[in-house]
Amino acid sequence: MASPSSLQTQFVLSIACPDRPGIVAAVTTFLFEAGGNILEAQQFDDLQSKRFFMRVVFAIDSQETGFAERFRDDFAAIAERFGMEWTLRDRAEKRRVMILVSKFDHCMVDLLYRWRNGELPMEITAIVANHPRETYAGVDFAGLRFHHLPITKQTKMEQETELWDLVRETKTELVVLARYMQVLSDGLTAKLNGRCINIHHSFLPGFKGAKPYHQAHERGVKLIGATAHYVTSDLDEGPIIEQDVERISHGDTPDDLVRKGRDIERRVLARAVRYHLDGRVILNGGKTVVFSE
Ligand SMILES: Nc1nc2c(c(=O)[nH]1)N[C@@H](CN(C=O)c1ccc(C(=O)N[C@@H](CCC(=O)O)C(=O)O)cc1)CN2
Repeated sequence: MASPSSLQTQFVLSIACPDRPGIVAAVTTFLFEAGGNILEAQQFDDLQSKRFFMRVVFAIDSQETGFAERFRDDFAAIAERFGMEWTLRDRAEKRRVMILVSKFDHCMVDLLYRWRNGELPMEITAIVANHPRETYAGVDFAGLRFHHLPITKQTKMEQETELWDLVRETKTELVVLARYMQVLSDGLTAKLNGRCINIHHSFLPGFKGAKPYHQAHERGVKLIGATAHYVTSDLDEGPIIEQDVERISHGDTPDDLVRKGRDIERRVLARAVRYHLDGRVILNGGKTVVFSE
């Protein structure tokens, strides 16, 4: 991602709308007339869903104060004309991200590392765990808020109420389930629609649910994988954002698969979070459009 000069402000415009001729022309003409300089433009025309998707990165002179407000007011007419769902984001504005974790912390630790080195430009609002802080002995939380929200079948709804209150209080925009092993209620998934990412430790749609590596070992697979997806009320069925696989052999034990799987999970979740943070992922029904880096 090219770092903008101090004289420029970069914006990401993401669009989804019914497909018809003239969309690109209307958007690029509007941007030109608004003083925008297009740096990246990608589009996808889904002939099956008959929907059109576009991601445009453009720069404007930073001296232009109030540009985003004017843009939103003026672009609304074009959006209405084409039936667009759209977002405009200042690329330098970091999204506010909450990380949830259970017993296994490898993905959470990896996200913290990539946050520290700037690879994931985000504001971490809190780390929330359903296990006590001692579970993560030795993890440097860098002063980040840490909330232990224990959960049992009997206290699930109370715990989710606390979690949701925290999401609202911290103005969290994205919730990441970094091997958080609790099924979110339909109510909470609805509130977090399109802004809650889970890492499932299998190459979905294979081996949904619990213990996928043990399921894979029993099946005798030659590849294992991980899948990052948006969370919906249908367990492990949400729109897939990123996947990857590793070859395994007949001699690998379930523990070998768990060990080899950790590396896949880390890189798949990190890629998915990075794509989401940069507005590269657009929902397309039960699927996603992911514009490449
Ligand atoms: N509403 C959704 N919630 C969650 C999803 C999802 O897609 N929709 N993904 C899961 C992650 N997951 C596998 O990746 C998963 C997590 C937990 C369970 C499960 O059976 N949990 C038990 C409790 C287990 C425990 O306490 O150790 C439960 O919630 O009753 C299955 C799959 C995250 N949530």
